[in-house]
Amino acid sequence: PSIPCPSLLPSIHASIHPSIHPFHPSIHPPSIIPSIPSIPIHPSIPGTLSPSWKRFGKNNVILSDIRKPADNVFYSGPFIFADILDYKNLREIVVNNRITWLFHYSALLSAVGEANVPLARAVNITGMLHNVLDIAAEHNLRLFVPSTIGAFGPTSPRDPTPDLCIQRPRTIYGVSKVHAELMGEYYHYRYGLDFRCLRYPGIISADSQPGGGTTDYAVQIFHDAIKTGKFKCYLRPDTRLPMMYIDDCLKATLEIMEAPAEALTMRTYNISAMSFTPEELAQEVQKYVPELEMSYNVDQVRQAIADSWPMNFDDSNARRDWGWKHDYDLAELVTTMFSYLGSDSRIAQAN
Ligand SMILES: NC(=O)c1ccc[n+]([C@@H]2O[C@H](COP(=O)([O-])OP(=O)(O)OC[C@H]3O[C@@H](n4cnc5c(N)ncnc54)[C@H](O)[C@@H]3O)[C@@H](O)[C@H]2O)c1
Ligand SMILES: C[C@@H](O)[C@H](N)C(=O)O
Repeated sequence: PSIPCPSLLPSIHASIHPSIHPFHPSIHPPSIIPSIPSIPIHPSIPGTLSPSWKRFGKNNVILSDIRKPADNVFYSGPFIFADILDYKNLREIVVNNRITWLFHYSALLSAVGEANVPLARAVNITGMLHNVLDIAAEHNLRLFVPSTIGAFGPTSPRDPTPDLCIQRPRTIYGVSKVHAELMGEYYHYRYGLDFRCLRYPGIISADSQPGGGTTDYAVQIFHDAIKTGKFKCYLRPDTRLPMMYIDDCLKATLEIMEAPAEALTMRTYNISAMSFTPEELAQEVQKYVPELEMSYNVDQVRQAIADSWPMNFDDSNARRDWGWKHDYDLAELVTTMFSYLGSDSRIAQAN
C-alpha cells in the first residue's frame, strides 16, 4: 500500500453534529491499516525522504508539493502535485492511495508569514485544520505535524522553555502552530486521532535553501562562507536560539511516529540538540573558513521574533518517554555541513 500525499485533508463539514461526526467511532469503521505503514512526506524538510525510504521502502512513500522538486527527488520515488487548499483533490489522493500515516509539513515560516498574513493563515490554519486533521481523523491515519520554537512568545519562560508553559506567540506562524498543537490534541482526546507533534528547533541542512524563517542565517552562513568568504547576519551576535541538524530532526520524527502509544504521556514534545548565537556559530565556521568576515545588519522584524523565542529548550519529557537523544552538537554540525559542502572557499581557492 502506498502513502498519501502530505498535508492535505478534505474538511469534514463542521456543521455535522458532533454525535454523528463521520469519524465518531460508532459511525466510522476503522480504516484498513496496511501491514507496512505508509507515509506521505513533504519535500520541504530536506533529506526527509531517505530515512523514510530506508525504513518503509520507496514505493510506500509518496512525496508531494506545489513546487517542482529537484530532479534527484522527483526521480527517486512517487511524487504528486497537491495543493493543501484543494480539499477535493486531496481527499481523492488519500483514499485512492490508501494512506495510513501522514507527515504534514506544508507551511509558511515565521518571517515570510509576517510578510503575507492572509496566505499564512490559509496555508497554516485552513490547510492544517480543515484538511489535514479532518482527513486524518476520517481515515484513522497516524498524523505527524511539526511545531516549532516559534510556538512560544515573549511571556513564555525562555531559558529553558519547558513543554508546558504559557504560549502567546506574536507571529501568525507561531499562532498557527499553537492552533495545530491544540487542535491535534483535541482530536486525539475527543475522537482518538493518533496525532503526534514535535516542536523543532531551527533545522539546519546542507542540501536545501532556507525557507523564509528567522533561523535561516544558520543555514545561509555556510553557503556564503564558501562562496564569498563574507556573511552579513540579520540577527545580533548574541541572539541565542535552539538549533538542530537535519539528521537528528528526521531521527526524532521517525522515532516519535514509531513509539508505542502507551509510551507517550504527551502528544506534543519539545526536542533539543544545541543552542547557539551567531557569534558562536561564526567562530566554529572560521575553523574551516578562517578568512570568513562576519558583519551584522540587524533586521528589526526578525530580531524581534528571535527575542520572543526560547533560548534553550527543555526536552526532558521526550528523553524520558521515548528515549530521544541527539547525536549532533555544534562542532559535529559544522564538521558535517562542511563535509557535505566542502570548505574551500572561493577566496581560499583564489589565494
Ligand atoms: N526549517 C526549520 O527550521 C523548521 C523548524 C521548525 C518547524 N519547521 C516546520 O517544518 C515544516 C517544513 O519547514 P521548511 O523549513 O522545510 O519550510 P519551507 O518553506 O522550506 O517548505 C514549506 C513547503 O510548503 C509548501 N507549500 C506552501 N504552500 C502550500 C500549499 N498551498 N500546498 C502544499 N504545499 C505548500 C512549499 O511549497 C514548501 O515546499 C513546516 O511546517 C515548518 O513549520 C521547520
Ligand atoms: C524555527 C523555524 O520554525 C523556522 N526556521 C523559522 O525560523 O521560522
